[in-house]
Amino acid sequence: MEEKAKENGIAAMAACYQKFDPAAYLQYNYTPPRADFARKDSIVPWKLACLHRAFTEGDVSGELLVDIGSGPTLYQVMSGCEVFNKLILTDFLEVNRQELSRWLQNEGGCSLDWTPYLEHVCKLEGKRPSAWQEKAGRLRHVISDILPVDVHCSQPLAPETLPLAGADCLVSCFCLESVSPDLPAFTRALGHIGKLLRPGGHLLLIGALGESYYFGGPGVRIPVVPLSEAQVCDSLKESGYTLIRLEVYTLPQDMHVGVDDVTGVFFAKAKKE
Ligand SMILES: C[S@@+](CC[C@H](N)C(=O)[O-])C[C@H]1O[C@@H](n2cnc3c(N)ncnc32)[C@H](O)[C@@H]1O
Ligand SMILES: O=S(=O)(c1ccc2c(c1)CN[C@@H](CF)C2)N1CCSCC1
Repeated sequence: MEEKAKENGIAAMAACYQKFDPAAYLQYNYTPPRADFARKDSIVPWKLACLHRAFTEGDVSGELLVDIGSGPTLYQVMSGCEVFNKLILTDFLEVNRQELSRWLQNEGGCSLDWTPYLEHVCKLEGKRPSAWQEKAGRLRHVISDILPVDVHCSQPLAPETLPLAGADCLVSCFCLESVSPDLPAFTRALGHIGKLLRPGGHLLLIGALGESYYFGGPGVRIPVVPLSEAQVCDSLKESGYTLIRLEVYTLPQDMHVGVDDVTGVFFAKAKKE
């Protein structure tokens, strides 16, 4: 595809995000029925268990964890904050960085109460649920920065953001496929973020399968690259990763709540070659 067409596709995606509404997004995806901790088949326990296992099974270590495209969410780093001493959250939009900063400052005004997520991760770690406050304190202690990011740039973060060696681990959830105009752009973005990772470092990638759109707010319809498991595996391999594990969750019918057409969620643990 010629350069101009690539630039136009990326610009069109950026324009879609100008009306992204963090509070609505959190409401759509991170409250019941999708975020129902009482349901055995809920996606929340599944995702949090995937992240807990990936961070704690012994091969992931180092100093610095970077979350790419954090949005207004924190669930994705609640296990990792126990393994790493420094955590950088990133997002393309200032409204999302502001939402994360409000939580970090702990002065109220957050759009979602993350306590149930913190309690669940504490249970996964064998702690009593009431240890959630210590976990919140740990998370606030290790988050060192909340920075702008653009996965379509060959250098997604500002220079000098990371140590020369790169990050020890990246996590990225529902970002690349929902910000890319097509599959080649998704694969290029995977390569771009891979340059932030040290050789031998790990990527924990969570994303949507079969999704062609989602609502990022009332009337804010955002196109998504519909991915299959095979495409995820191929893109990881093409962009210099070795796949360690791929897990897939198929959304129960009653979790199709009209905010997207996602059919499943994948969890990939991969290592940069
Ligand atoms: C579907 S949300 C995912 C949020 C969160 N990670 C989660 O798990 O729900 C996609 C995020 O990608 C961000 N984004 C949009 N364009 C981007 C870009 N070019 N590079 C990086 N992130 C981008 C949006 O601001 C939004 O927060
Ligand atoms: O898997 S979710 O249902 C979920 C969470 C986020 C998203 C989707 C699905 C699908 N559309 C994405 C658009 F990018 C965003 N989930 C919501 C509850 S907590 C765990 C994650």
